Amino acid sequence: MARLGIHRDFLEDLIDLERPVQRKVLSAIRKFEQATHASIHLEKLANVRDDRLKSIRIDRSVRGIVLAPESGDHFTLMKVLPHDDAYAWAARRQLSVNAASGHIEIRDSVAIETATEELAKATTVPVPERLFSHVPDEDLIRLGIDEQVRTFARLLTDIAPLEAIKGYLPGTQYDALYGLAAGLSVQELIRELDFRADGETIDPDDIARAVERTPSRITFVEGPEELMDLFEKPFALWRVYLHPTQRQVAYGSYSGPAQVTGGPGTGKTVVAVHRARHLAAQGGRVLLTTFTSTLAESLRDSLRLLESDAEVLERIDVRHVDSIAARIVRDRHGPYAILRDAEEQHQWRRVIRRRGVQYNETFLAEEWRQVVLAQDLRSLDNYLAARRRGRGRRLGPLQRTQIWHVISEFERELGDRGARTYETVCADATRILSEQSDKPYDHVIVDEAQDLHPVRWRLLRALVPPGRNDLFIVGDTHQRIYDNRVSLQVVGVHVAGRSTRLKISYRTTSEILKWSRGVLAGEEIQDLDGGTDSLRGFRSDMHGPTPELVGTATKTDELRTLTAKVRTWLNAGVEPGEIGVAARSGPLAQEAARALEQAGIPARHLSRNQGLVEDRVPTMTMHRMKGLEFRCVAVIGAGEHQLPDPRSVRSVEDDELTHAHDLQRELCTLYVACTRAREVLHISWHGDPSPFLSDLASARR
Ligand SMILES: Nc1ncnc2c1ncn2[C@@H]1O[C@H](COP(=O)(O)OP(=O)(O)OP(=O)(O)O)[C@@H](O)[C@H]1O
Repeated sequence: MARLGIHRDFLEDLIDLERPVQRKVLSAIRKFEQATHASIHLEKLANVRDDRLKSIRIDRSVRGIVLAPESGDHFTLMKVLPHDDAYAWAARRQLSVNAASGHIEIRDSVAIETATEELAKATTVPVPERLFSHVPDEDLIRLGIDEQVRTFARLLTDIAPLEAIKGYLPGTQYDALYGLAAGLSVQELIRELDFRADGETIDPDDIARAVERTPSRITFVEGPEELMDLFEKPFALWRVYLHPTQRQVAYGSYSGPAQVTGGPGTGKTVVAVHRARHLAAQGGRVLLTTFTSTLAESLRDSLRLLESDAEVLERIDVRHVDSIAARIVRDRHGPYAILRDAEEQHQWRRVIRRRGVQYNETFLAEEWRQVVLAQDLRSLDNYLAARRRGRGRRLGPLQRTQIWHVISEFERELGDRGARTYETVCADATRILSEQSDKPYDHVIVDEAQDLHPVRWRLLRALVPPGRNDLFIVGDTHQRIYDNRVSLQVVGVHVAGRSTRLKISYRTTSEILKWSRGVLAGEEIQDLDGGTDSLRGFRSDMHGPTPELVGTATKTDELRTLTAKVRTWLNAGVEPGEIGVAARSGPLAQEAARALEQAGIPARHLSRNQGLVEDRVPTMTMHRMKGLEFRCVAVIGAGEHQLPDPRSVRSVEDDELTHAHDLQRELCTLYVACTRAREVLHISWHGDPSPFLSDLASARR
C-alpha cells in the first residue's frame, strides 16, 4: 500500500472547494491509497520544471498535484486546484531539500528568477551597502540559503522585495533571511529554525527521507479512518502541522518545570493541548488547567478535536484551578459558602469600624491578598519581616502591627461564618495536599499562567510531585488582565533553562499586531520570573488593513457606526459568528447587542458561561474575549470616561503602585481585545477618545 503524506497547502485548498468536490477528493485519494500500484493513477505533466510532480484526477475540472519520488511508494498530496490552476502551479514549482534542516521545500522558480532579474536591473546601491553585505556566504549556507535564493538576497537593499516574493520562496529560507534582516544572529536563527536533522547527513536527492523530516508541513496518514478525520476538519491545521519550535516544546522532555511564552496567537494553547495529549498517551495522569471555567471549556473543546481515544482522554482532567481547589476542600470539610465581593467589603468595613483604623477596605483587602495571602504569611513576625512587593505605600512596624490585627480579625470572622474566598479555598486545598504523600497528578499543564495568584501557584505546585515533566506553564504577561503578579521562584517553581518563546502569530495580521503593540509601548511588563518581559522578534507573516479608529459625538452615533460596520462585514461574506464586538463594560456590550438586533442583525450578548453560536454576532466584555478569536473585531466604547474603567482603577492616594498596576492592567485588557482579531480591527468611541488612544495618536505623529 502507498505511504501517503498530506501537505498543509493541500488541506488549505480543500477548505475552499465545494462540499461535493471535497467528497470526490476523498474518494479519489482513497482509491489511490488502496491501489497496489498507486502510480497507475498518476498522470505525467508536460512542461514542468520538476518531473517528480504528477497529477491525479479528482473529477472533470479538478486536479490534485502529487509529489512522487523516482522510486518507492511515498506519495505526498501537495495541492488540489481547478484543472488549469493546478497545471499552472505545478509548471513553475521546484522541490528541493534544505541543506541545513533537511526538510523538503518548494519554490516558484520562475517567480524567483523574474524577481532576481528585475532587482538586478533596479539595484544601484554598491555591494558593501546592501542589506546582507555583513553576512558572509558561509553563514547564509549554514542557514540553508541555496544558490538561487542567495543570488536574490545579495541584491537586496531593503526588506520590501523580500516580503514581496515571500509566497514564492521556500518558507524556511524566507524565515532565515527575514530573521537576519530583523537583527537576529546566525546562532539565534539556527536555534529557532530547528536546524538539527538529528546529526543525520542530509542527502539532497533523498526526497522521501526529506518528506519524513518535515512534520511541520507534511503529515502521514495511517489508514482510511485517519484520512477521513483529517479531511473532515481541514480548518484545524494545528492538530497536525506544528511549527518546529511548537513541536519541540510540546513533545520535549524536561528535568523540571518548563515554560512557554509568546505573544497573542503564537499557538501557546495549541502547544498546551498537544502536550496534554502527549503525556496522557504515555500513561500519565494529566491536569490541563487555566484561570476561568470558560477558558477550561474551550481547552476541553480543543482537546476533543485533537484526540478521540477515550482511554487517553480519561487520563486528562480539564478544569480551572478554583474548581480543583473546591473539590479538594469539599471532600475534606464538606460544603462551604463563598464570600462575594460586596459581602467581603461589608465585612472589612465592620472590622475597620470595630478597630477604629484609618485604612479603608480597598487598601486592606489588597494588603491581605497581595502580601499576606500571596506570601502565605501566618504570623505577625512573618508579616513584620515581609517584603511588600507590588505595594507602594510604606508601612512602619506600628502600622504593620495594627494592620495585622485587623487582617487576623477579618480572617477569624470568615472562619466563624464558615465562609471562604476563592483564595482561601486554594490555600486550604494546598494545606490538605501537603499532608498527603500521594499527589493526584503526574503532570500539570497550565494555560494563561499570567493571571494566576500566588495561592493558586502553590496549589498547582502541591498537586504534582516535583520531578521530570511535572509542570508545563504557558502564558503571556502582556495579556495579564487580572490583578495577579507572581514570581514563580517565590512559589517554588523554577523554570530557568527550560523556557521557550514562540514568536510567530498564526492569528493576527502584521498590521493589527503593530497597532496593538503600540497600546503597550513604553510599558514595563513584569514577567513570571521577577524580570521584564519583551515582545522582541514577535511577528506575523499575514497582512491586512490597518486598524480603523472612529470617534463620534454621542453613544447613539457610535452604536449606529458599529451597526453600519458590522453590516459591511456581513455583506462581504463574513458569518455573524466570525465577528466579535467588545466593550470594557458589560452594560455597553449589552446595549450594542440590542442596537444590532434593532437594526435587523442577529446578535447576542455573551455573558460569562454562555458559548458562541454561529448565526449571531456576539457582543461581550473585553475580559470575556480572552481565549476567543474572530475574523473581524469591533472594540467599542474606547472613550475618555470608559477606558480605563474608572471603577477598576484605584486611587493614587490609596496606593501609588496599585494605581499604576491598575492602569497597566487596563491597557493589557485593551491589548487582549484587539489581538483577538484575525483580519480586521475597528475601534470606536464617543465623546473624547480614551487617553490610551490619544497617547497612541501622539506617539505616531
Ligand atoms: N501550527 C499551527 N498551524 C496552524 N494554525 C495554528 C498553529 N498554531 C496555532 N495556530 C492557530 O493560531 C491561533 C492562535 O492559537 P492559540 O490560541 O493556541 O494561540 P495563543 O498563543 O494561546 O494565543 P493567546 O495568547 O492570544 O490566547 C488559533 O487559531 C490556532 O488554531
